This record gives sequence, structure tokens and C-alpha cells, in this order.
Amino acid sequence: MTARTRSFNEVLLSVENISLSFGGVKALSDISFDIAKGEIRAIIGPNGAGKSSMLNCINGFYHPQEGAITYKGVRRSQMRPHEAAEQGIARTFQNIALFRGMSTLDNIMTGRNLRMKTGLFWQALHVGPAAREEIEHRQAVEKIIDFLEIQHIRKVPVGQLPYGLQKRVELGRALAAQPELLLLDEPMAGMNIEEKQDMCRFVLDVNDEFGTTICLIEHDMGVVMDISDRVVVLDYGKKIGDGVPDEIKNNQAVIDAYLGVSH
Ligand SMILES: Nc1ncnc2c1ncn2[C@@H]1O[C@H](COP(=O)(O)OP(=O)(O)OP(=O)(O)O)[C@@H](O)[C@H]1O
Repeated sequence: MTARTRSFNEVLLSVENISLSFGGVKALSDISFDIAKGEIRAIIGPNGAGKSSMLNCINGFYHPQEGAITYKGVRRSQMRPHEAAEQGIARTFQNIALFRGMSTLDNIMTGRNLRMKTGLFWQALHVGPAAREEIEHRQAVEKIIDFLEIQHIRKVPVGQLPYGLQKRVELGRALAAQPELLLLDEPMAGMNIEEKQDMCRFVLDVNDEFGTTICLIEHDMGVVMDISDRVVVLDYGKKIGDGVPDEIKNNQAVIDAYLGVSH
């Protein structure tokens, strides 16, 4: 695979001068960057650089003390996770967060919750509008299952699945919400080469086929350079690089941070 050179002209989300501290620990210092509609944007950096904190600010888990985020033209200093979800931001987690005793199908179905319109009363009765709605949601979920090539495990409790497949189910659950912006926290962590190749293909296909904008944190530099349109680099909570993969590969501050030179 070669680095992608695509151009984008609409900003979907911009982060402006975000700072976030936990007590005396400054996790993010004055970070600004944007995510263009339709692109695959990577956030990289050594351990503890602030990458997960950044994703947590974007989807409202953390509220930065300074700065603002503009999403689809609306500027806000903070937002709650369910509001972010309602507005089309979905995410996966570094440590898989699935219901281990539930099947693949049911886990992905939970991703549809946001889109369910009928109340709990009707849902519990499984009749009327709820029954019709459930059929619609099932169809959407079945499409995702086909897309991710996980038909063979649709009934298997996810706790029994190998790690790589659990990650794929988690991606499926996030896709079930039909997000506009998908945040992936280390989607290939702990995977073998073959599983990584599969996951790369699915990330690229989600972007191509659904037009989903993707922002991912990833440690595997080969993967990052292959699939990302642009990369932002954090180190000790500061932004030290931002550009297309070729620029990042040749950025001396980035090279130093990874080699541990500057610290
Ligand atoms: N909830 C929290 N409470 C206190 N400190 C936190 C919290 N979350 C993150 N931190 C601190 O903020 C800094 C950045 O952490 P963060 O997890 O965002 O980095 P990261 O780049 O995602 O690291 P890794 O690659 O190891 O996952 C670290 O010093 C971390 O200890």
C-alpha cells in the first residue's frame, strides 16, 4: 500500500487551543488541529502523550479547562458523551468495551439504541411500532455483519471470541450508530499481522463505502502511514507535528520524540 493523497475542503471538526489537566498533570497543552469531512486522520505519539485524552475531549468524556471544539459548525466548550453520540460521533475503546456474555448480533444491536424511536413500553411488548422498528434495526445490523464478514460468529458470545474478532465486533457496534465521525482508539492493538491487515481493509472500506470520517489512534507506524490522509503528533501533551504522512516521517521533532532524544 502507498500513502494516500486525497484532498478535502470541508472541516468537520476543529479543536482550538485545548488544554486539559488532571490535578498537577497537564495531559493536553494548547492543542489545535482539524479533521476534514471524509478523511482518515491519525493521532500518534509516545505513551502518555495525551492521545486518548484528546479522543475523550472530542466525544465529551473529558471537559477541557481551556479551548473549544467546533463540530459541524457549532462551537462548544463541552458536550456530554450522549450528546456527541446523538450528533453522530461514535467510538471504540483501547480496552474492548463489549458485553462479553452477549452474542455478536446482540452486541452490535446495542449500537442501534440511539436510533430506536419507540419507548421501552412498546419494546418490551415486542408488538406494534416496536416490532416494526426491531425488524428495521435487525436488517441494518445484518448488513454490518455481512460487511465485516462475521456471519459465522453472529450467535457466539463475544467473550468466547479471539481478540481480533472482538475488535471487529466493537467496530460493528460503533458502525451500527451510523456515525458521521468514527473515533477508533488503537483498533489494531494486540493483533497479529493478518488481523491487522483485515482491520486496515475494514477501516478503509468504512471510509470509502459509507463516507465516514475516521479519527484513529494507532501505534503501528506502518499502518498509520499507509491508511491516514493526515497525522497529528502529540508528545507530553503538546502538538509537535501535523501533516500528511510524508511530512510526518521527515519531521525531526517527531523522529526525536520517538527516539526519546528530546527528553
Ligand atoms: N483520568 C485521568 N486521571 C488522571 N490522569 C490522567 C487521566 N487520564 C489520563 N491521565 C494522564 O494524562 C496523560 C496523558 O494520558 P493519555 O492516556 O491521554 O495518553 P496516551 O497518549 O493515550 O497514552 P497511551 O499511548 O499509553 O495510551 C498521562 O500522564 C496520564 O497519566
